[in-house]
Amino acid sequence: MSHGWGYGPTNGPDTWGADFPVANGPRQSPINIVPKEAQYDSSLKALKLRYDPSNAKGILNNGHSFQVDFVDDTDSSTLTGGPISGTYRLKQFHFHWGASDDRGSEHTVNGVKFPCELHLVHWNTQYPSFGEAASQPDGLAVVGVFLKIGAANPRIQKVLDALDSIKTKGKQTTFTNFDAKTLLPSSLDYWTYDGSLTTPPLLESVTWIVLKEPISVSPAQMAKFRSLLFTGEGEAPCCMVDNYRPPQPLKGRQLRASFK
Ligand SMILES: COc1ccc(C[C@@]2(O)NC(=S)NC2=O)c(OC)c1
Ligand SMILES: [Zn+2]
Repeated sequence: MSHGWGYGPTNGPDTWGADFPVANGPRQSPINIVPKEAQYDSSLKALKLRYDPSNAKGILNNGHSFQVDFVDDTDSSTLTGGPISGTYRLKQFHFHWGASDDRGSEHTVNGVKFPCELHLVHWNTQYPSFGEAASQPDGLAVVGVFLKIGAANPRIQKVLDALDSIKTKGKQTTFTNFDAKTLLPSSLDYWTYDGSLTTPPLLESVTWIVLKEPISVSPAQMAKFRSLLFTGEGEAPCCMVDNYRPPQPLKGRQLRASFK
């Protein structure tokens, strides 16, 4: 039985191109962000994120990360402004992290890795569904937020407290009344570029919006992320760590900044 993609030595990012040739495409993510090479664009609008906490519905261990899913059948939790046009709906958020604090983020800044990176995933309501949007070049907009080691962050604690209930692959539980806006840093300054999903199917459908300012996470909170398993109940346990794809070639893409 062919094993699926993952982050291990035999199924990790370097092997994904065999089943997903777009892995070597022209707009792959993540990238290394070099601030000095970003072009300030005064025409970039401010991000407008309007989230309704009552849209939060569940939290799931999907075997690659965990995600908090949102009801997305109305325009009650949306992203507008920024580099995008139109209205994008919040679908889910998830994280990527390392086995130790020296790695874990997907995007890097001047080659520096953060211990964790948050992705808030939104889809373009110009299309009938998330699935449809995910296959369009302007279908998705993902806000990336770096987490850096510091004081415990009370705003992620409710998410971390739910992880004991979804330790193994496929486990999910209800997760309601959560305002994803509380996960954002005070500054919404951002870099933006055209990219892709960072796991198979690696679709080149993402407008990336990476915030310059990180949020904090404590070592004890990072240990909670690392308490999850890639594996299902009853399988030999494999810790869910290092679930990040390394930076991909820029291939001539322009990186823009919303700030000087
Ligand atoms: C078919 O649709 C998909 C599939 C995978 C992901 C997850 C991911 O690959 N994408 C980002 S961003 N980070 C990831 O880990 C997805 O998220 C929008 C959408
Ligand atoms: Zn992601």
